[in-house]
Amino acid sequence: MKVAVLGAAGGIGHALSLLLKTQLPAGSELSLYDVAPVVPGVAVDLSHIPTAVNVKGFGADDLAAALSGADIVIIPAGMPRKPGMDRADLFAVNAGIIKTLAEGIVANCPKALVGIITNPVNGTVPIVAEVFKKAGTYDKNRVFGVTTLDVIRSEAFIAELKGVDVNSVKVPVIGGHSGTTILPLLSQVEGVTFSEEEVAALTPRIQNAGTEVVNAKAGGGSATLSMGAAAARFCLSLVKGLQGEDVVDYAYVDVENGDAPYFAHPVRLGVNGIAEVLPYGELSAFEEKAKNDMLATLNADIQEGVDFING
Ligand SMILES: NC(=O)c1ccc[n+]([C@@H]2O[C@H](COP(=O)([O-])OP(=O)(O)OC[C@H]3O[C@@H](n4cnc5c(N)ncnc54)[C@H](O)[C@@H]3O)[C@@H](O)[C@H]2O)c1
Ligand SMILES: O=C(O)C[C@H](O)C(=O)O
Repeated sequence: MKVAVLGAAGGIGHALSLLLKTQLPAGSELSLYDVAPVVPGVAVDLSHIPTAVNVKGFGADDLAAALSGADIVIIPAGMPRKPGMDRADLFAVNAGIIKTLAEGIVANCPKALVGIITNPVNGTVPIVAEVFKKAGTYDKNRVFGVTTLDVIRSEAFIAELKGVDVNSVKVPVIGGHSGTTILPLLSQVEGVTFSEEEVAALTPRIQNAGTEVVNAKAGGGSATLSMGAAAARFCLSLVKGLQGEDVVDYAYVDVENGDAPYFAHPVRLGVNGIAEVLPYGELSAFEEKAKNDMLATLNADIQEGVDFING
């Protein structure tokens, strides 16, 4: 199993690479790519951890070698937010980075499963899909926007609020990955109930959790450690699927006849990526309204990504 991390020298890249070095199956290859010259050092540093995962670092000119033969590519490359910015403000810089990396995937590992972390996820996922479509390599079952951070935040916040074991909390989160497009389905959380006031307070807390971190870091970037943990969890779900295990996880994916062309759903993973996009179930009246209210924003974010390649 070869896993490539593009943007491996950044805040998320460091945390994610550490977790993958210690958690990928024995015999895996971990390929770290970044334009920052420190990346070979990150690989050397990790290589001193005694696990049966072989790690190599690749600098700016070595994208082809970093990607060649990769089964999974996880992309946290690109600029993070500062206080006062929306994720959409990152599009101007990050769209070009994502396009270049997607072209590298087309040329070197067109069958890889690709997990996109780079913001704005609502628009960067369509960019990758459009690059793949143009090249004739697109398979909608192999492209994922990583929304796991919304899921793990929901788990953490609910366990704290309700005083329950965090390992017992499972929270569906659908939609996209910015502001009101993030929709936790609190009505479907088993084992706990929420008052209307709790739903009205917890939903925006989850939607604005990224901003909570950005403001707390006061100009030093956005979530890196929790995102590293989220990305590792999602990557390991992809690994399990490739190994033939039946695993269901949440991701922002290309859905036919869905609420929007891309929408976070539960997906059953398998040896070819998505085996099945699963329905997200029944929504409460509050969730139904929140879903309908978000769609104009989400569709505009998606169109911006599509137009970046085709416009
Ligand atoms: N999906 C999510 O839930 C989520 C969560 C947190 C952050 N993010 C996003 O992830 C991205 C990275 O965040 P970070 O905190 O790690 O930022 P960072 O600045 O710490 O790291 C980004 C890394 O990307 C590298 N990079 C830039 N251009 C590159 C290219 N063309 N090829 C390879 N690497 C390149 C940089 O050199 C840097 O090492 C941001 O866009 C951020 O908004 C998404
Ligand atoms: O909020 C951000 O800009 C980063 C990330 O999308 C997050 O949710 O933490």
